Amino acid sequence: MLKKEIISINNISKEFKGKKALSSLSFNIQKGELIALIGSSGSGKTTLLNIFSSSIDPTQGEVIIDGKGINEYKSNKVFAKKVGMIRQQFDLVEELPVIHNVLAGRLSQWSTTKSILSLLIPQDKTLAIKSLKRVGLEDKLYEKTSNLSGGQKQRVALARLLVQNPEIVLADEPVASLDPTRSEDVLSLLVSLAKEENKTLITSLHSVKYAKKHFNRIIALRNGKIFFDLPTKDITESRLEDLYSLQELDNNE
Ligand SMILES: Nc1ncnc2c1ncn2[C@@H]1O[C@H](COP(=O)(O)OP(=O)(O)OP(=O)(O)O)[C@@H](O)[C@H]1O
Repeated sequence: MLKKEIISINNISKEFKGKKALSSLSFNIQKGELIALIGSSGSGKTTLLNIFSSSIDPTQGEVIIDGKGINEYKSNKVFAKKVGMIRQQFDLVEELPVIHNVLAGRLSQWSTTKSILSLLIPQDKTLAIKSLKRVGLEDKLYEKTSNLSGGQKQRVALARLLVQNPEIVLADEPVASLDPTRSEDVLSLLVSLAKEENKTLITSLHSVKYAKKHFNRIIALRNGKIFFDLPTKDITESRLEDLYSLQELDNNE
């Protein structure tokens, strides 16, 4: 299959109040790659994902998404079709029924009238049902979101992403608050949904075990720099030990 560069970053740095969170990162991501971002707490994973999702701007450097500078995407509608993000705290509206949260994935595509109308009468109900079926929650369409378990809420967030249908899926610690069985479940689902539609998936993870099991490329960050960027098969235990032990040394300096 012909390779297509979907994300390209060149010399990206990010500072918060003069403190560097990311330092001169450069790499390319091909369409359809499944990438895990690992590294200790504070190493810069969320900051990098936030730059890809255009929630924050880098202090320096260039971000190219599908051949176009990230700031050249003038319309939210077009950008939402390129990039979608699942966050640590599922950012669902707990008080609303599941269907409304799922259809929120469509909001950037709708007119204001349709969005407001959707709060009263869900628009595109068939689409919501189809997405909920794919995550195994079709029986929860009208359930109040707050009544769901953590794993089910994460599946609702996945269904919302399916409705948005972006080419690039970013997930920030998507299984942070789930038990091991639910984590496996949600990660397998996320990866298989991405594979089915040849989407590019970039996920930050604390668990190296999950990163190795589900992803074919692992980018490790340490103190805002790339510590390694390797195919999963080339990652050795000693490299991983170095990643986390050196971090401790850095923190103690
Ligand atoms: N809005 C902000 N204002 C100031 N500093 C910030 C901000 N966001 C992140 N930082 C700092 O940038 C660095 C990288 O943080 P980031 O959240 O990207 O790390 P992380 O690898 O995602 O950590 P975790 O695994 O704990 O989520 C940290 O030192 C953090 O304190």
